[in-house]
Amino acid sequence: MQYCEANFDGLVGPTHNYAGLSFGNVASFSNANAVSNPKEAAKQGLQKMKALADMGMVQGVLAPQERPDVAMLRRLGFTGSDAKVLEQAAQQAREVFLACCSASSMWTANAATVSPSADTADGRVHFTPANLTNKFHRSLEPQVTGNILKATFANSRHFAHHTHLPDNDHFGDEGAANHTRLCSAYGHAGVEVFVYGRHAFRHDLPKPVKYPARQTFEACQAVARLHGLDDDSVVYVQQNPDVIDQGVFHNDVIAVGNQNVLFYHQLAFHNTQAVLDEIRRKFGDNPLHFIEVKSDEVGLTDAIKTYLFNTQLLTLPDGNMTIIAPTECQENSTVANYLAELTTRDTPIKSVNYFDVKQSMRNGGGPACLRLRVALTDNELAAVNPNTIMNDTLFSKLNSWVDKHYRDRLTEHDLRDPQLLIESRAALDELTQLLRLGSVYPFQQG
Ligand SMILES: NCCC[C@H](NC(=O)CCC(=O)O)C(=O)O
Repeated sequence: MQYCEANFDGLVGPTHNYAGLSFGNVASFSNANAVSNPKEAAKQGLQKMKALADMGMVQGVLAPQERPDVAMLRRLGFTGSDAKVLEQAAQQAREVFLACCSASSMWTANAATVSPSADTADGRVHFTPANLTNKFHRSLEPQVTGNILKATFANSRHFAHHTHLPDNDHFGDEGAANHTRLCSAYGHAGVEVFVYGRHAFRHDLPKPVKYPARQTFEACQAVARLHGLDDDSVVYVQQNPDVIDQGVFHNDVIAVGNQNVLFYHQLAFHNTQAVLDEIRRKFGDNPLHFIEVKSDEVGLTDAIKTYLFNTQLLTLPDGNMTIIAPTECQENSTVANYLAELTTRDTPIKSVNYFDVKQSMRNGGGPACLRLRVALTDNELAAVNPNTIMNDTLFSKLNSWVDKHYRDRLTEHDLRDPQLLIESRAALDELTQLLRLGSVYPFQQG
C-alpha cells in the first residue's frame, strides 16, 4: 500500500480583512485597520497550492466560510433585512460586527485535529473540528468547518467525523496548529504530540500571565480519546508560558514536525528535556532528528517576526525534505543564513522554497497556518472528494473564480456594504458547485 501526506489549504474568503481581532497575536494587533486585498490574498494562497502540487505533493483545497455571519448577528439581536442587520451592527456594536466579518477560516491548521488511520483504534482517519473558543470571531467556525470536512472526506468507511469539543474555555481547542505527528513513514503508526498552553482545572500549574493560552490539556486529552489513540503513542507537551506571553499564540509559531524530524526553538516547550525523552522513548528505535534552534542562532523576536517555524516541512517524492517558508524569512539575513546552513547539515532537510503569503502574514498566518495535513493511504485518497484536489484545471478554474468575484481592496467601511454580502454569497454558491460540496453554508440551507 502507498501512503502520502496531503495538505489541504484554506481558500482565502472574499471578506479577507485586518480587524485586529486576535489579542496575543502580534501581527493581527499591529495591522488592525490596514487595507486588505482579498483578491491578492486568495491568489497568493492558490500559487502556493499549485507550486506544491507541481512538486509532486497531494494538495487539496478547503472552502472558506460565509461572512459576514448574518445568522450570528441575528442571534445577537439585530433584526430586519440583511442590509439593516449589517448597518445596525456596524453602528451599534463595531467590534462584534468586525468579528462576524473575519475570513479567519482560511487558516485551516486551526480547522481540526486529524489522526491518520495508522494511529487510530478503528483504522479510520479521524477529524475533530476545533472549537476555537478563545476568540469570538474564530468560535463562529466549527459548525461549517465540520460541514466542509464532511463534504470533502465523504466516506464513513474511511473517515470518522466528530463534533467539536464543548464551546467552553475549559476545552479550548485550536486544532492541528497545536498537534504534530512524528512517524518513520506516513503509513506507520506514529507518535501524536499534542501541545497545550494551560490546564483548565488546575490553578497551581504554570500558565501565561499576559496573553491567553488558547489550548487546554483537557481538550488535548479529549481529542486523543475521541480518535482512539493509544496512550503509548501520545505525548502531551506544555508550551512554554513565557513564549505565549511574547506572542507565540499557537505551537506552530515555534515548532514544526514531519516524519522523523522535529524542528523547534530552544524556548518552545516547558520542561524540554523531559518532553524530548518521552518522544524518543515512544518513537522507538528508528532514527529521529531533533533540530533545536538556539536563541543565539535565531532569537525569539526574529523567529516570531519571520515565522521561521510556521513553515511547512514536506517530504518530497524523492524522499528529501524541503521547507516551505514565507518570504519574510528570506528578507531577514539571520534567518535566511540559518536556513541556508541548515540544508547543508546531516538531516533530511535539503532545500528551502520561499513563498509570498504577505496578505495572510499580516494577520499572523504563515504557510503552515494555511494548511491542514491529512496523511492518507491510496484507498483513502481515492475516497476523498476528487473535485477538491489541486491540479492545472482546478487552479485555472479557481483563479477565474477569484477574478470574477473578489475585490482588490477592502476597508472596514466596505464590510458594511450589503453588496459585499451578496457578492460573497454568489461566489460561495458557485464554489460549492465547482468543488461539488453540496449545501454547506447556512444561506444555502434556507
Ligand atoms: N494560525 C494562524 C491564525 C491567525 C489568526 N488571525 C486572526 O484571526 C486575525 C484576524 C484579524 O485580526 O482580522 C488567529 O489569531 O487565530
